[in-house]
Amino acid sequence: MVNKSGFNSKEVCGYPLSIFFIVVNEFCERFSYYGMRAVLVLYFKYFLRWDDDLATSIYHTFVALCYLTPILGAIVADSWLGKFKTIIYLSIVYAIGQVAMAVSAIHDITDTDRDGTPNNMTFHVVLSMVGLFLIALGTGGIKPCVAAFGGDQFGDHQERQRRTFFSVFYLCINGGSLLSTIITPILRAQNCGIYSKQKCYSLAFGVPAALMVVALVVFIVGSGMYYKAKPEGNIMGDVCKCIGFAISNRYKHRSKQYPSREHWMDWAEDKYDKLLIAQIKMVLKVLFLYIPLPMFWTLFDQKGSRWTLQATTMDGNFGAIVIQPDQMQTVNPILILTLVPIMDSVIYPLIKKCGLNFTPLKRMTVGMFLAALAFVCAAVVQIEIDVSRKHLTYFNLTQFVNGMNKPVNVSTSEIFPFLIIIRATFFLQSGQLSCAFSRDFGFGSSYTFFIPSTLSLGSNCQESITGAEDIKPNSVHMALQVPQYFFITAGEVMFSVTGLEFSYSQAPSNMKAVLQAGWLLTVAIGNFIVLIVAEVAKLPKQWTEYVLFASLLLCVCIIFSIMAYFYTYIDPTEIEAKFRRNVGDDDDDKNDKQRKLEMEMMKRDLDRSDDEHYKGKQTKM
Ligand SMILES: C[C@H](N)C(=O)N1CCC[C@H]1C(=O)O
Repeated sequence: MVNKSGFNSKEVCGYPLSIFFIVVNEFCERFSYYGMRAVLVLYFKYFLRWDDDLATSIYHTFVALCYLTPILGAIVADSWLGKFKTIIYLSIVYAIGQVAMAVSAIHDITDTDRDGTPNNMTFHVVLSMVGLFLIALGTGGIKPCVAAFGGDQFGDHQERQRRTFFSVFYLCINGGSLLSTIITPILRAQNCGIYSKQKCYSLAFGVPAALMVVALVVFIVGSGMYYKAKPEGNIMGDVCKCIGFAISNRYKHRSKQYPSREHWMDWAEDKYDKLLIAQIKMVLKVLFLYIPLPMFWTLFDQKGSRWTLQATTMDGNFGAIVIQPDQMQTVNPILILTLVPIMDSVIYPLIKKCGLNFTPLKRMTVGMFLAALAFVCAAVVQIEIDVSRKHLTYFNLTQFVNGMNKPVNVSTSEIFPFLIIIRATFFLQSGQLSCAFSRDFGFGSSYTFFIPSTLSLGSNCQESITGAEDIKPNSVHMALQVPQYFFITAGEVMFSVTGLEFSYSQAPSNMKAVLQAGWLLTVAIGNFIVLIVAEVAKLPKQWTEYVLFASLLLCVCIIFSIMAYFYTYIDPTEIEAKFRRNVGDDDDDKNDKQRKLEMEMMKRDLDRSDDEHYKGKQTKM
């Protein structure tokens, strides 16, 4: 198939073969990113021994940075290196960062006295911070480039295939995220080390590092098959200068006597190419539309914080397995993997059959509405929890009353996240006496156990030790969170998958990655809003906070739908082609305008009061 710019690409079932390498690359990269992220807070807390506040702030700052750096990657790609080289170079930076994280988590490196704890914590802190910085640069830098590079592989006649590509791309993101958030916590729970055995953070970071290397190799293997659009010089520099000129020129001619122009960017026509101005208008139009969007991510990203905390007050016993509160988050990628194909092959075609034009912006509006609905569900569940119980703990609280006249040492068996954990085993040790007993616990319950004075060597602890339930177990089941997860994920499919494709299709050819970065910036701002709102709005009841967020998103959703109503979809290729056809005329026009501008400036210097002459000249232009 001959692609855009005459590029001849191999095809399989109507799709360019090259996209296979791109989606596999995305899968491995997201595995690497989400896998590392899944154990990061625990690494801060238990390995670096930071307190909860420091661990949480550094974690959120890192996540926000990962969605801020796309703008850097996009500028480098669109203006200088091109997407292909940018992805390669920044993937190397990314992989080095992941390796640095894995090395920083090897406690043996500085454990000179071999007691299991590092002796030079500064080394581990510095190395991990350098690692995180490189990862943020790498993951953020390549993210807008990979999505846009994938879109570039399709010809203009393959709009349908390109839409499907963005859906498959999103499936790969979530496939990688799902697998890694299951696997890396298991790896972390292993014990490893040379001199002493400790929790294996190095393995939990090492496997994502390996996956990043795989991502890079897969991407390089596809090298010969890609369509590689050439960067068009310092496009971002030109854009900034052009916007700056339009503003200053508009300001200079602010007096009412100058005829107004259709768009404020048209004031740049005196000096700049009409094509560049048209391209800037396209980008600004979309960026303006993005202003309300961070609110969606503000709600979305609370899955990992507020909703997980909510789950800690709920009963996670699903019969065969017991779900940990933080494991509820995996419901999101699981639902993505089911909902994306259903939406693409059933819901959207059905809506089309009903004669409805479900445009991308309408989908995004519905997506926002569904996210608001998810928070209403969360509020209802919260009220249910508040009514059912008063205390806020998921961990089983146990205390022992020792009836013996000598001290007893009590330890408990380790709780492994994927095994049934409601049965806990306690080990009692006092002099020669050593025995164990097991009890079943309900989530959130609290018990007091009595160690009888008669307990002696050879006693059966299982029978001798009695217990009393102090606090009843959580009675509201975690399954009640499924509706809120369903709505937020259905919202994400409509909002995020569509937004990704919309950002590509509405971007001019030389600013595809830049607009992808603009889209990812909405995620970063959304994360900052979570931090701010959590600090500022300290509402007494959790359910009222959920209602507040739902209402805020609903307002934003209404504003967005009004903005979307006035948005006219464009075909950037067609517009660019139109301008390119007139390039000869444009050059003459530009030179003419440049000359006129220079003359006008000279004239104004000579006679500032003579404005009528200029006015006449402008209307003629
Ligand atoms: C894991 C999420 N379902 C998801 O796919 N994303 C959250 C932010 C954007 C997107 C991603 O690219 O990771």
